[in-house]
Amino acid sequence: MTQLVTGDEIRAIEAYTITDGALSAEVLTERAAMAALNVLAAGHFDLSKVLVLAGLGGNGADGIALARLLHQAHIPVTLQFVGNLKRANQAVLNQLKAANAAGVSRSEKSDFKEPSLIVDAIFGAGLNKDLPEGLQKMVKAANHIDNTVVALDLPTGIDADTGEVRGAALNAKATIAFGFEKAGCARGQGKKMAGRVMTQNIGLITPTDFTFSIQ
Ligand SMILES: NC(=O)C1=CN([C@@H]2O[C@H](COP(=O)(O)OP(=O)(O)OC[C@H]3O[C@@H](n4cnc5c(N)ncnc54)[C@H](O)[C@@H]3O)[C@@H](O)[C@H]2O)[C@@H](O)CC1
Ligand SMILES: [K+]
Repeated sequence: MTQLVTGDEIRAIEAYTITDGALSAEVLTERAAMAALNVLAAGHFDLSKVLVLAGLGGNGADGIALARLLHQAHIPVTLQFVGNLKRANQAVLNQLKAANAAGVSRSEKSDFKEPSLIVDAIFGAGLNKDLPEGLQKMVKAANHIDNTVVALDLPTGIDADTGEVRGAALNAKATIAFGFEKAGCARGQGKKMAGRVMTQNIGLITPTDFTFSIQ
């Protein structure tokens, strides 16, 4: 049976992996991006024009790393930030440096009809309030367009614990979950918005005495 985790549980497992396991957050991000690349490149998605929408936290960092790996695999990809980069965390800035060095294309604004595939890396397990109003509008507009969205970890706008929609949520065809499927992708509206959930091993280390709240 699929082991579901809450937001707090995945953060505890990540923290254990980084502190006790001595794996860095960068290693986990790279593994998450490599896992996502493998899923996308397996032949089920049209990769003729990929748009990666990246936020300013850990989920965005995964998306930027994925954009770099897609670019290096000669898959046409454009990276677009959602939110002001001045508020980006250090992981995002580091990934942006790598993406720039690799020559990844950027766009400020996109016609969501154009890409063959949209990767949602705006918010993941860290979402803790309703999406800002401007983003809610963007998400609702994107949902009106018949385009394939693949979410990283969790569709943007879905609460990781409850599956509740926080203002608006992107409707994904598939969700690539890192380490464990988040409970919100199996509950309430999250179950519908996540589409097919594909959970990928990224090398997280779970403490042997860890108790999952969902059995
Ligand atoms: N930390 C790690 O070791 C790993 C993190 N991973 C990725 O990191 C994600 C979690 O990253 P974060 O915890 O940075 O969270 P997110 O990237 O989901 O969100 C970023 C930050 O935005 C803020 N925020 C939350 N809700 C908001 C809202 N409605 N409006 C505006 N700001 C809001 C919070 O401060 C949050 O931390 C996972 O879903 C996964 O994709 C994976 O790469 C695996 C390893
Ligand atoms: K996401």
